[in-house]
Amino acid sequence: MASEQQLDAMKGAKVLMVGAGGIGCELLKTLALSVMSDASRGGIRNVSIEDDEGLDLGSLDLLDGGILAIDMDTIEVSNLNRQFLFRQSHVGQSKAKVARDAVLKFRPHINITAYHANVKNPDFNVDFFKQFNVVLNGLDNVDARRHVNRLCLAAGVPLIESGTTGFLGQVSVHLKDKSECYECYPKPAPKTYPVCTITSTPSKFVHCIVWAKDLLFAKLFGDKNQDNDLNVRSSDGASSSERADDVFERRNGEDIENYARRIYDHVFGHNIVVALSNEETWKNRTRPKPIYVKDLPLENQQNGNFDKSSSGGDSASVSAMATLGLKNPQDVWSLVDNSRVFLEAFKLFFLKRGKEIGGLCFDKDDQLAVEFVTAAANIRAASFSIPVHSLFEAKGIAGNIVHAVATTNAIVAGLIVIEAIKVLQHDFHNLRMTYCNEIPTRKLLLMPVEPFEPNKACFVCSKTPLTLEVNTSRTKLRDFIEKIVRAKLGMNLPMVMHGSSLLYEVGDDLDEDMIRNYEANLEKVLSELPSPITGGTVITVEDLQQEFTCNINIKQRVEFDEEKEPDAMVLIGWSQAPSRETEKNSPLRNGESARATTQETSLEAEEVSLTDANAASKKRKAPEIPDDSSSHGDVKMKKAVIVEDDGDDLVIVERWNPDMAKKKRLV
Ligand SMILES: Nc1ncnc2c1ncn2[C@@H]1O[C@H](COP(=O)(O)OP(=O)(O)OP(=O)(O)O)[C@@H](O)[C@H]1O
Ligand SMILES: [Zn+2]
Repeated sequence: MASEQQLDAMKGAKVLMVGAGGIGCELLKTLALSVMSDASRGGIRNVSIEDDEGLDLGSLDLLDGGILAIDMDTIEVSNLNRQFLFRQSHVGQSKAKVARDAVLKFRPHINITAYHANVKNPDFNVDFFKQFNVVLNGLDNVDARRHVNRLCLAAGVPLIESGTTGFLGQVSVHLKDKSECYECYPKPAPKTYPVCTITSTPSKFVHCIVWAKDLLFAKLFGDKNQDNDLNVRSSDGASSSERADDVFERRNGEDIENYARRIYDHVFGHNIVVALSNEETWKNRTRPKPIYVKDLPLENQQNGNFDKSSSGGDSASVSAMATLGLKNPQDVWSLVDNSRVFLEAFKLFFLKRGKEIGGLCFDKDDQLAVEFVTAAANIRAASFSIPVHSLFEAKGIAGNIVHAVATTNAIVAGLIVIEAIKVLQHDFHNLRMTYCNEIPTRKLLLMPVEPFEPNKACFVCSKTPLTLEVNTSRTKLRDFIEKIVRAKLGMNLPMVMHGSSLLYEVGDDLDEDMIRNYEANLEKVLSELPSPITGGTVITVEDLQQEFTCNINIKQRVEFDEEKEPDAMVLIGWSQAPSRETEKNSPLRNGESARATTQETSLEAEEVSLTDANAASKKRKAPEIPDDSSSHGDVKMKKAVIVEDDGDDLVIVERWNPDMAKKKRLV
């Protein structure tokens, strides 16, 4: 319960809560139970908007204070284990609305308004944000977080940001001009594995997963035109011009069973033999063993029976495990079982899901894909003497899942409320960013840190211009807008200006001529636009909804490294975050289930996630940790915490760094 003083601060407070998922449910409950219950008796407002369309913001009434919750999602079965405001009967209903109704059952006098909507809806503009005293984020993606950050900056409303990953969590406070904004610190390049580790010298299970998912699965079932580093030459290729073609292609009239076995032998047998021929590689490594179908006692095992797998139109229910009678996803299969699953899943893709082949991307919710990738990764792991894993574990690693821990969400929600009270009391000196550790550090599981000052080089809150290296006579305006303005700068409704000349904008109020002109501009290279963009030009991009403007200095550059700079544009001064494409499969959510994983699994999951999503990191000083000479001899060190924000959530790694001891105080 809050003190009298705190209750006073909350009285009449208007709180915006974005996200009613794992953190949001806990947050709404904690807000209601701790402070809003007595302080904010505004009566129940029956305001709840069912969908994105036609938001009726006019009906919003928070005059007496209260909470407005926005969430764009509906409740799924997988949410029920930790989003405790929801029940089975709520599946399919709006999260925001059900969360509101559930809380009103035990605190009927609180004023809660629920919107089932995307916070990026243009109706939630700066004026909308201005009505709140504080904004609390319980989101699961960087795109929405950046958007809310900009609206809070434009509206001058304090933002409390949060994230959890398994046992790890973080709560930070962002006050315009007083502390860093959510986008103040640059994020590191995505962690990727050298191709040769994946294709030739795997040493960890995660390498085998990346190989199975990003190379083998993509090669067999994905877009054939995509580059792929798998060895496509077979031993018999040299002798036949026909076979010198891609060995992964099904041959004319080839029986599916033979095809599956041929691919098995190629990737687990032939390719390993080829790799072994390079003696240098194996001087200091364990030599892998080639594995061929003929060496396995597969014939004695029960063969797949397609009739057993559901064969109706529902491709989601096709399962090699079901066909083979393997029930427990937590079992670690033998090499023989992995091989059977591999061959069975391979065949099922062609026999039951043939139409999808050529267009498939690995999806952690696609059972057959997970089975195939698990089996392939395990067979490869067996070949390289790497411990094999269960389907459950492999799925976590392949899908970059760190299973949510309900307790972490609850702790984080409590911390959000603590900081929110300080914000509402204008107790800015005592604001803290807090990390939840998995393992106590100096007996601390919760590590508070003074917030950083705003980064003067931040292109968002300090309006520092960015620089774009680009070949202005090759790059079209369309590419610039898609790859830079939308994907990297996270603008929703962009406008591009050069001096007084408007080159592009979006909006409902454009006339046909304008639309036609802008469409034509999109297809022009930058240097041939009506107001040419060339080296030395400064352009302004603006998002009208976010009220966010950014100047970009253009620097002409002709050569780009195709592999490292695939966009043929380099944005300097921008803090990296996941692109829209990667975010869809984005890792490390607030959780898939309440089941906790081992640290090893979560770290592996983190690693693999970083191949897909760009990562972010910030160096932090440790806060109130006294110099402890006794436990560290004479060496006085403060502990630095490296936080990696991989897009969806936050992973904390601790390292010792004596340079980070300097204190910075929030003004
Ligand atoms: N742009 C957005 N506008 C409104 N709500 C959003 C937006 N982006 C994300 N959210 C909401 O934020 C919440 C985040 O909660 P959480 O991380 O627990 O995810 P979840 O989807 O409930 O669970 P999981 O993804 O782990 O199965 C979700 O309910 C999601 O709908
Ligand atoms: Zn900033």
